[in-house]
Amino acid sequence: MSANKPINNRRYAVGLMSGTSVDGIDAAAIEIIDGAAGERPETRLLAFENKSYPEAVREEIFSLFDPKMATVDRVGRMNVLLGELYAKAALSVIAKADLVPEDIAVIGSHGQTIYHSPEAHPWEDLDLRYTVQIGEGSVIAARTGIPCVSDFRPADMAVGGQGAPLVPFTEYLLYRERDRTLLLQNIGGIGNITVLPANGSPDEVYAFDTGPGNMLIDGAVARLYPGRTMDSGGEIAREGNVHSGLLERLQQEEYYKLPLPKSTGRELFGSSYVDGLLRYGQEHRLSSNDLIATVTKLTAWSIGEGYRRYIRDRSPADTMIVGGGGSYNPVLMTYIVQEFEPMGVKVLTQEDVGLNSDAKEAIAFALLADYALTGRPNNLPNVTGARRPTVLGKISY
Ligand SMILES: Nc1ncnc2c1ncn2[C@@H]1O[C@H](COP(=O)(O)OP(=O)(O)OP(=O)(O)O)[C@@H](O)[C@H]1O
Ligand SMILES: CC(=O)N[C@H]1[C@@H]2OC[C@@H](O2)[C@@H](O)[C@@H]1O[C@H](C)C(=O)O
Repeated sequence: MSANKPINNRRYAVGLMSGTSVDGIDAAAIEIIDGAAGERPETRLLAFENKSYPEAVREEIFSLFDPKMATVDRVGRMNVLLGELYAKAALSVIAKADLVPEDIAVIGSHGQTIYHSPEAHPWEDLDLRYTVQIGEGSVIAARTGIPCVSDFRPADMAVGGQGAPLVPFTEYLLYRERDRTLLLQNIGGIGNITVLPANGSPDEVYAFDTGPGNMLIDGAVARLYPGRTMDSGGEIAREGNVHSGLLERLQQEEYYKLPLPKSTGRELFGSSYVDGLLRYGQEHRLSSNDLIATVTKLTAWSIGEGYRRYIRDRSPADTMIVGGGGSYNPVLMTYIVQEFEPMGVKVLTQEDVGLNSDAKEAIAFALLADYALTGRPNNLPNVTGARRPTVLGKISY
């Protein structure tokens, strides 16, 4: 096959995602099949792998979330170290798909978010917004010999957007239906929802971060159950009871009431938020299980609240498809069903519709990169608040 060239209207691409829960690197090798003019493209998942970060790397990334710890030398080092790890993950998934690097047209790498500040910071007559994703694209391109598109978010911010969420662009391409309004909820570190109105145009799609996904659950588990990083299978929450006092207090968080567009991250729901939770737990003598049950309930409530507050009247839906690691937590899923069933919304998972929850975002970044490499705009201004469509992503050859 010819090197790094589209082959007719079909080509191979690799997507790399390392999300806000810092559990590792998701790598997907896909085939992209262009649609006829005006028709949607198709993607076919050829291989998928998840590689956990080495523990020392994970710890170092967590320390970089604290701006005081994120000195330029540490950020610079981690930027290239992650580039190396991403390149290995890409080569590994390419081999798993029985392909060679020369077959691949492009790699799309999201990188690791270490800071996200989408609100406007005024300076003189300007509004500054910034976001930092590391994992050097030049290293990925050099190690693999494949053009790499990385650092997608700043281009959206440069035209006034939040720089997030970006996956809705690909959800519009891949999931929209003529006769049915669909809700797509992702539960990663942060939760985010996309609304695809029936037969809607790109301008009618909207999306926002609902609040914490697994971030508070993971954060509280790590502190209360040393050695654990998540509430695997919801086993801890299942043994606990929801504490209504704590739940009501957490529901007062301003973020849930902010107007759209909005996005959030570890800057709000990170370690100092967990400190506050644990303090409340100690003062009110909550058991660890009750605390985890309560943040699990809060997470489900924030998703329900997102629907009630911003979506129900504007685009009533009867189906929500849930993806991301949180969809593997049965207690969280039960709470979500309890939120949505009374509102007439059926809750399914990506697996229920024959797809793969883990691979979804990695596939999205492969497709976003394919657009970037060919100079096609790949943001949705209505979703991010950007002033106009633009091409997101920096290309390293
Ligand atoms: N079997 C499981 N039981 C309970 N929780 C799980 C399970 N598997 C994954 N999770 C949760 O999902 C999280 C990882 O989710 P995912 O990989 O979708 O996040 P991410 O891509 O890092 O985040 P984001 O989408 O916010 O960028 C884990 O940290 C954990 O909390
Ligand atoms: C700044 C950042 O990394 N945001 C992530 C995070 O994780 C989920 C949610 O918050 C979403 O806004 C976004 O990621 C996905 C991939 C997106 O841009 O669609």
